[in-house]
Amino acid sequence: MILCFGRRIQRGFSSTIAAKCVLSTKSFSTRVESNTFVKIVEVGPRDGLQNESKLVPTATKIALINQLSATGLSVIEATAFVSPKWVPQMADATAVLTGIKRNAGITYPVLTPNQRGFDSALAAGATEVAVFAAASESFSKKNINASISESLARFEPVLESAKRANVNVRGYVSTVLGCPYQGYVAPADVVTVVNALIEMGCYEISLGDTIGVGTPGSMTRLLDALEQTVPLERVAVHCHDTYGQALANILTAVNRGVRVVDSSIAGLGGCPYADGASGNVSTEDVVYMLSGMGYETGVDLDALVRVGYFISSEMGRQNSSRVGNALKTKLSNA
Ligand SMILES: CC(C)(COP(=O)([O-])OP(=O)([O-])OC[C@H]1O[C@@H](n2cnc3c(N)ncnc32)[C@H](O)[C@@H]1OP(=O)([O-])[O-])[C@@H](O)C(=O)NCCC(=O)NCCSC(=O)C[C@@](C)(O)CC(=O)[O-]
Repeated sequence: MILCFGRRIQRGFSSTIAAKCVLSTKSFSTRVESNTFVKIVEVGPRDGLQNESKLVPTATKIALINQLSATGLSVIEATAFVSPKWVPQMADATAVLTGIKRNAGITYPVLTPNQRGFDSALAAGATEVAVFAAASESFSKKNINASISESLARFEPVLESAKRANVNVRGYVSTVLGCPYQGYVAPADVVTVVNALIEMGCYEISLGDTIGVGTPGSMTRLLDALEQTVPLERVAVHCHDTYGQALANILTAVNRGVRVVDSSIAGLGGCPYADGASGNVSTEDVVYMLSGMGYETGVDLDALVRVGYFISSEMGRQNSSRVGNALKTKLSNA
């Protein structure tokens, strides 16, 4: 089942009407977008794979994205146009973005750290990109070889080019609940970077708990600080599950009004510049939790679980999704 949403909906939950088309049955219906819809941003093909030391074949990446496109997800982060010297796994960004079958109604954003990345992404047909900053100086330097202010200056021409090309730009802020190098990160430092990215023109800011150290307590303190200046509907949460807190942190954010959640199929992932950081929370677990709470995601959980098993088996690794593991037997007997 594939859901198609109007452009306004992909910019955030505040839009009110979404045209929903169920491609598999060719039926159409109109849904009134409500406060119970949570947009899932699937980051597995990028965040999930970028840290793999063994190169994943381009064909496998393309197959993964094509299968994810058939699960009802409306946003699938496809790849990153970063330096292959820094992240060799993403060296095939152009081949991936030009090789996938793009479905109408699904956005396939890509990471672009600088103008060069943006130009390559545009040439490969990107319609949405993401710039990525950090709330801690040390992580910024390790991840993109720039101080926070240098990185923001680097993003400015990217945002200007994106505006001219009618390309939407998402902003990431890493280390919002802790940094692998400096430890504690003050919420005020996160707020400064979030505001800078919004002012620059990012339509949505994803708050990265890069090393998964956050708890509902620190998430609450961060959102308390943020909502003084930033409407929480402009914010997404991106929680790694290193300490097993990701679902609790997401629940905290959703209860506060956040309606965009990043997650990774089968819990794949980690950051190459954050030693010991485990994968993102798994998409299967997030969809299961939200659906049990009465939220709509538009995602077909069974289809998602099958994709989780596909990629885990392709990569020869244990599926990190609790829900995926629980539903495996049920699905294999069905
Ligand atoms: C930003 C740079 C490029 C600076 O890297 P640098 O070494 O300072 O830059 P440079 O301009 O000197 O370039 C070095 C080489 O890379 C090339 N280059 C330069 N730019 C590009 C490009 N766009 N595409 C392809 N090649 C590029 C450039 O041409 C040059 O090649 P050479 O002349 O030596 O042959 C580098 O640090 C970089 O690529 N970093 C990316 C690191 C990364 O991808 N990290 C993971 C993503 S962020 C993340 O995972 C966190 C997140 C988003 O998930 C949220 C969370 O969990 O917190």
